[in-house]
Amino acid sequence: MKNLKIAIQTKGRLNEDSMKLIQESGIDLTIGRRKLVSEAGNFPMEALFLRDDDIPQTVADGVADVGIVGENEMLEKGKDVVIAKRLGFSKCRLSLAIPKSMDYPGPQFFNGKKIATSYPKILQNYLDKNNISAEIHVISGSVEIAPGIGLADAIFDIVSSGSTLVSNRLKEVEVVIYSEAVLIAKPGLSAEKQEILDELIFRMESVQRSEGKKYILLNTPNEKIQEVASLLPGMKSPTVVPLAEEGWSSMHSVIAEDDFWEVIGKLKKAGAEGILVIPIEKMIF
Ligand SMILES: Nc1ncnc2c1ncn2[C@@H]1O[C@H](COP(=O)(O)OP(=O)(O)OP(=O)(O)O)[C@@H](O)[C@H]1O
Ligand SMILES: O=P(O)(O)OC[C@H]1O[C@H](OP(=O)(O)OP(=O)(O)O)[C@H](O)[C@@H]1O
Ligand SMILES: [Mg+2]
Repeated sequence: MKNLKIAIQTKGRLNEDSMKLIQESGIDLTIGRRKLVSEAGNFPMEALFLRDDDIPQTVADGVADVGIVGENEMLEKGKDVVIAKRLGFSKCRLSLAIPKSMDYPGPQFFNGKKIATSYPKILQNYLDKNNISAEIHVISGSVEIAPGIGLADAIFDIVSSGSTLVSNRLKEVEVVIYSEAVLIAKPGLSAEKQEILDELIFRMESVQRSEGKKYILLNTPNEKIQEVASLLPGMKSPTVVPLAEEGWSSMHSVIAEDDFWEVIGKLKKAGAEGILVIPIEKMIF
């Protein structure tokens, strides 16, 4: 069988979560310190480790079949690739920001201004749509420093917590796009490669579905089963197993971690005992 070639960021913000998702999908893949191509031990897949900027082109050219990259990078590069799956990590936004001390009357502020960014295409697109004529100054990193050193009047860059903006005395005034990590693919993969990609997506979805979910087991008097069940929506309905002790049952279900502390008091009040909460690795429907 042919291998599916996947492009992954060598190091940086996407690398760790990309590798974790692949490993939790049961695929034995490691990145060596200098080995930039690596074959999975137990899945027909081969990884190419690259800088994130090069991933859209590598996939569009067919050197890799798929890749994991920020949606921002995919949009900026504008290559012929499709999103096979949104991955939910590396969430951020691309925003326009100006010095904190300046008044902001609206997007027209940017008319005639100089804006520093690493994302000139996305920015130009926004400016055109809003009939703004501004000068774009391309800079490949440390964009937030530009206004402070007199290189530009404003910036267009990645924002997540906003703390880099605050540290550089800037304020976010327009959010242009929201981004997250995406699995991109070359359109028109061979049937054989598409099959491997489908299996990869199936596994990733099983892993992600279980995130933030716990398996809960508890004992309850039989007459309380209905009441306890109403507190545990579960996957379909909770599993109920009779205990050796007459009149008691064990109930099993799935619960969202966020709901857990709220539900636990109600469960105890309803008569549940011996409550066990255990992690779930994968969920397959
Ligand atoms: N602060 C952040 N919070 C969340 N996601 C982020 C943040 N900064 C960047 N990202 C996302 O992670 C991607 C990779 O960011 P990173 O800083 O590793 O890129 P890079 O420095 O261009 O890396 P490379 O060396 O591979 O070119 C970005 O394109 C963006 O999608
Ligand atoms: O809103 P925040 O949470 O502060 O995040 C935004 C910052 O994060 C990224 O930089 P990163 O920390 O990856 O540094 P780098 O660009 O120098 O790699 C991005 O380029 C912004 O500068
Ligand atoms: Mg990069």
